[in-house]
Amino acid sequence: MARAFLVVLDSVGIGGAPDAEAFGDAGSNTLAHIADACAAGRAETGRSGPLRMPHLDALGLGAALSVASGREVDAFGARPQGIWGAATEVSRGKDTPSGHWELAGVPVPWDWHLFPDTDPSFPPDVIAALKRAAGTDGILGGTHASGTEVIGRLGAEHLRTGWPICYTSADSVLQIAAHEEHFGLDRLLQLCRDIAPMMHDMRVGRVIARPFLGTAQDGFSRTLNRKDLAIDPPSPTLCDWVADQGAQCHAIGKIGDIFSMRGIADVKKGTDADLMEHLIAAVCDTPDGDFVFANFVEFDALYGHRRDVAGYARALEWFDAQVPRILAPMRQGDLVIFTADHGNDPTWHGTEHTRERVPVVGAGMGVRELGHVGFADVGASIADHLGLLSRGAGKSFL
Ligand SMILES: O=P(O)(O)O[C@H]1O[C@H](CO)[C@@H](O)[C@H]1O
Ligand SMILES: [Mn+2]
Ligand SMILES: [Mn+2]
Repeated sequence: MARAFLVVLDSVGIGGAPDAEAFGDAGSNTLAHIADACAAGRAETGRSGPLRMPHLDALGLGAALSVASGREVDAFGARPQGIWGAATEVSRGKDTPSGHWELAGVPVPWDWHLFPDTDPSFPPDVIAALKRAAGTDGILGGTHASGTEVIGRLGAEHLRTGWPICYTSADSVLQIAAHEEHFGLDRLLQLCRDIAPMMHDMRVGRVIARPFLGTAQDGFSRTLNRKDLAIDPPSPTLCDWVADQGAQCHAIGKIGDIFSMRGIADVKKGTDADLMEHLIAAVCDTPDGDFVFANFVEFDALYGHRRDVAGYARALEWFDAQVPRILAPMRQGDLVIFTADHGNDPTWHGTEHTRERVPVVGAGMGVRELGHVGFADVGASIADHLGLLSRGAGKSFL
């Protein structure tokens, strides 16, 4: 019987989105611009020279890049031995839930609520609700911000006042940063749970707890205890279709949060290095008929938003070097697809995601060019492969 593995390299876009201009992102291309920077010797921290991703390239990554954006990159160019294509998103958000839900067969039918880039970004009733839920006389921040910058700037004041640091971005999010020990991790998580229903009613996609540790003297850093409280997907997704037919969807990384656990049997968490071990173990152990859905977030969170080109290149090269370990234990009848949820070009202005096409490369379907597909076609194809009745908005490319 068949098994399926869907592996999202968070933010590894390949340019070419037809609506990129509407997002201010015309010309952005995460993978190509990283490869360009590497080739030009501008990504030499902790690595050196041209971008090396021979294993994903052998499946068809370079060919997918050329389908998406017409870009040829010297570092790539293997003759593909898997399936390869470029997926275009129709949801009107370049955020993580939109990308993942659409990959799982469900494009987002609504416009997300975005907080304006003003000071304050939040309206008075939201600020009042935050103060009430936190039990504080005020909040800190209250504007668009980068999460690492804002704790550096306001961390000391947070320790002095005890007020939570609340901020947002070009995504539909309310993020709350607080010191794990001074404010308390449980208290932060409860604050996020308390404010989430109001945000979800407003069509704010996620409330994100951003706990951190450290001191004003030595600096502050975020911990792994981030928690995303996402609005429910608009309708049943691939994860539910799997569960409805008596099989199981196993989540690795942020997938459980992104889908509010709907249709998900179990979740494995940790750093991307931990997640890689979980994924390889899943390839070895997952029963026939089941679906494994993994998200590797560090490309996005540690390097894309931080505009760290060398760091992003290191992460790509590390991931690529693990690919043979993922593929080796695959069985006859397995399908594995590597893809992404949006772009986050580290050479682009600002610190936000970029609207891009994403790669669809994989193994288990012979050698085939898919050309241009939709995000939802990925979900439909996995459903087809697993013999599920529901296929969602997409069309199977099997
Ligand atoms: O700057 P940080 O806190 O990492 O925020 C980033 O992470 C959020 C959720 O993925 C995005 O909305 C983006 O702004
Ligand atoms: Mn993402
Ligand atoms: Mn992000």
